[in-house]
Amino acid sequence: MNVRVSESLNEEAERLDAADPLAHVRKRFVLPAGQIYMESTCLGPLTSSVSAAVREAVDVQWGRRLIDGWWEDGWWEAPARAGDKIGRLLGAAPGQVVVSDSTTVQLFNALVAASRLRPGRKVILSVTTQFPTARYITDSAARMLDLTVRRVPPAEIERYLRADGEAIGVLLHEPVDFRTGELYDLAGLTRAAHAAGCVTVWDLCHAAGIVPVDLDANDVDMAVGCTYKYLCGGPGSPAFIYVGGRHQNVFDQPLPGWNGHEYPFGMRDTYQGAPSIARARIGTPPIISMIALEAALDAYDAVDMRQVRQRSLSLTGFFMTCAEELLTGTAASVATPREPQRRAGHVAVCHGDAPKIVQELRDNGVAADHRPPDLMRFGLHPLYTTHREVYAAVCTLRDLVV
Ligand SMILES: Cc1ncc(COP(=O)(O)O)c(C=O)c1O
Ligand SMILES: Nc1c(O)cccc1C(=O)C[C@H](N)C(=O)O
Repeated sequence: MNVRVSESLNEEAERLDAADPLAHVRKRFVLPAGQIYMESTCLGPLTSSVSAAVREAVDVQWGRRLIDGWWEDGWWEAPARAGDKIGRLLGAAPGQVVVSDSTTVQLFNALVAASRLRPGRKVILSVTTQFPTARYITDSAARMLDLTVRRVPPAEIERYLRADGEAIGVLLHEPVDFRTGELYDLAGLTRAAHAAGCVTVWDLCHAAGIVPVDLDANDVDMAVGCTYKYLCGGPGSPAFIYVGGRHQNVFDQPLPGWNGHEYPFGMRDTYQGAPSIARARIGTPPIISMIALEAALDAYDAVDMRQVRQRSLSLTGFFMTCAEELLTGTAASVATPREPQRRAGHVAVCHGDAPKIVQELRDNGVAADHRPPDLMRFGLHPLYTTHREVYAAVCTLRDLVV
């Protein structure tokens, strides 16, 4: 390795970390000793407030108060409380996000409910890059509703909306490509979909807590996302759903569960959805996970999404600078777009031996992941990843790919 290049990148990393206004937030995380953790694309790390909150939920709330926990400990309202905390990060005013079930289930709900808002329109428009669970749900929902799915490359969406907009009821899309980390124009695509009279459903799994999506300002109709990646809610933590206020009274819930009933304890024979975001609730929520999530979200206290985005861009940009200096001439190349407006929270690196290299990275203290056939993903979490870690990770990668 060219020693001068390496020294100046190291100095640059130190300078960027020293000037970082979010540096104090790192101590809110419990990070693995001796490992650079870059797998928030799959599972964010533990945050320091979670253990005590979960112990209290188990030993005191459940252990001593049992059923009274639903009221005395606020369990019943936990999905809405966590939803509002997440809503702040998504640019959603209170009362439009609720935490419930898994992303897969909520994708189904949102997609079916959105399709029901456009009876007569026979097409669901989505992208060829859809995450598998979204793909399976889309196909099944289309079969149930007698609709057709049209999948186009992300760059073709606007053209299809213009050409065939009257047939399209719903645009289902992910603002971040789960493989490459490419960021799409949620605002512009939502506008284009609305111009064609379509309803938008966004899967925010790789955007929540990392990219400002400004759901209210962008007039998004519905959105869903997981909470275990950048939001650090823990393994299997429940998902969230956003239903824009204007749709809540007409949201025709395809999984009408008693938790979403206007009078859940009325035990009525027929479903009458709550006239609020509560209608998006289904059955009894996993309270211990919900409490862990609520505590985890404290990591974002007093943190503004613009700062998060600025730091995220600094980290991904610095990764690319390091890659340009250190990986040029190797068989590894960056697959994530270079332009800031086209990248989100992770950087993907392409290499024919990606699975083997990811294992070797792990053996050398860098946790990244692999997505078939040939991508390595490095999730850079703006609340704890440092530029020095980025530099060290790219140096380790370079030693493995030459
Ligand atoms: C874009 C996207 N949608 C959905 C999911 C997952 O859905 P679930 O939380 O139901 O496993 C993931 C990741 O697992 C994802 O990346
Ligand atoms: N949800 C996951 C899990 O339960 C185990 C391992 C990974 C995941 C993931 O979230 C994968 C992720 N959505 C992806 O982008 O590949």
